[in-house]
Amino acid sequence: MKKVLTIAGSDSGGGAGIQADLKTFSAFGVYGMSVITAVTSQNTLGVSGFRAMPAEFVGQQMSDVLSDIGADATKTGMLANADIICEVAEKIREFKHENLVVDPVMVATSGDRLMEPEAEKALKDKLLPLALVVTPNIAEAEVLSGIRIANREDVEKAAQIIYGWGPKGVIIKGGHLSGEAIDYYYDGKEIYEYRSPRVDTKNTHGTGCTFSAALAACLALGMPLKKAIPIAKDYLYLALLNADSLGAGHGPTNHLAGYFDHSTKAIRPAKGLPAAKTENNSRKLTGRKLYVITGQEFAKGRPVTEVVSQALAGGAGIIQLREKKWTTRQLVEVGRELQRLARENNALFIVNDRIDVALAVDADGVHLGQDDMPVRMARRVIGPDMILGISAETVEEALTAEKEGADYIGFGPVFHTDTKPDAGTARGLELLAQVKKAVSIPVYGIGGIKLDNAAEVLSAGADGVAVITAVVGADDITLAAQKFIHIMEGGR
Ligand SMILES: Cc1ncc(COP(=O)(O)OP(=O)(O)O)c(N)n1
Ligand SMILES: Cc1ncsc1CCOP(=O)(O)O
Ligand SMILES: [Mg+2]
Repeated sequence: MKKVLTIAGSDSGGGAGIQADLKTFSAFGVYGMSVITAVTSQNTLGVSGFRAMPAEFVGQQMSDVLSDIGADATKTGMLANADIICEVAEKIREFKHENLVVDPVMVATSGDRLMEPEAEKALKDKLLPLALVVTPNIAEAEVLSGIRIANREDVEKAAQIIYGWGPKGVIIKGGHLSGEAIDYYYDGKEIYEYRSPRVDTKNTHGTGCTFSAALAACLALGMPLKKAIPIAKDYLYLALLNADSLGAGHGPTNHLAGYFDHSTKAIRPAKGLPAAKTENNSRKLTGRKLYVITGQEFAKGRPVTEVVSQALAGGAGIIQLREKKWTTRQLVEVGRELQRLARENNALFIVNDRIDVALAVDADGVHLGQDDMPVRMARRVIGPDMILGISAETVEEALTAEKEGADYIGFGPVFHTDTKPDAGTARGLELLAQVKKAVSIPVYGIGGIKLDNAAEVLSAGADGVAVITAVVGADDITLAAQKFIHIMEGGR
């Protein structure tokens, strides 16, 4: 078994520090060891105090572990003061340890200081020269480089300055900048960018510890840094995505959400993981009130791509490819084109029924009914990022779909429709209102919705309307879409 050592502080709340590191090591299937530098008393709201270990006792722990068990990689976290930093540096030198990840922990997520300001010099002079890589966040990079960081150029400058302190590599974690979560790796020659979608969560306690622990685990497993960084990011991404809101403040990430699969050498979602949190996907739907579904037989001879272009021009925010009689080849060919058109128009593209087609054309999502693949299974196949829409005719179906991982509900038929002969009888606005009250994901009304009843559907609580014939069958598709949007925005 590969062995990884963390030299860090204990977090009584369990989300950061030694506790985060050991949980992360387990998820990577490496043997974790811990040298404790300090004991903090903290929870999700903040750090109420800490006691540092005597420096020589930190050294004693390191000697005992490294002389007997040894370590394939080591990471440092909270080192508290200059004496401990010097002691740790001396032992790293003594044991000629090379795979060293230095997470320059200075301030906790809560804003509380975890290192004496005087210790910064010891960190730069003694420890950074021994590091294979140092992993500051933006605030820490500002302290270490002495410059303000507001954009990528500043990141580059800061990385070069920090590199000058002696580490073989610098990773500046851009998680605190806006937009995508981009981390920058500088190897002394070039800057490399690593991107992942930003997870909008307050549960970020321990992210720095978790990332550096994952890096150390990858190094122990023999990976070069360029390979290790995206893997550590994937692990952290799943941990953030599946974080439970424990405590009243910044909750911990979920260290059990993903694990390193040694056969494929990639991070996989943990087996039996409850459906990944979907607020992110659901949020992509915000403000998209008009959902247009294709149906070639209703399009008066116009090709589906033309219909969709015109619907997009009229402001449709979501497009669904629903062609029951098409071959797989037709679906993927047109699907690819519709995905391109949707992206160009800042709209979302969803494929009906066919998970394989949705995956093949890199669609934004897939829509499934009660007779299609079960929700939990579908979520496992499509992963956490793809939007999953589920049809529901009852409150119970909607609640189950939400619990199992749906991102929105297509509720209907709200009114009578001839477009889908097996749709059943109209469910009505009253039931729509009940469904909307029961779930917290967006609900789209579908079935028999026209310009003259769309406003009622929204008044009943729907987040938007999904329509086929009222748009696809209109003489002027763009105008019909515009009218729907006007009505739903409160116009007449
Ligand atoms: C947005 C939206 N809502 C409901 C449906 C219907 O899906 P399903 O029940 O699977 O029926 P088919 O459309 O596959 O006949 C939908 N497609 N979109
Ligand atoms: C696909 C679907 N699912 C429930 S009703 C329906 C058909 C909606 O078509 P229209 O908007 O023409 O009534
Ligand atoms: Mg279906």
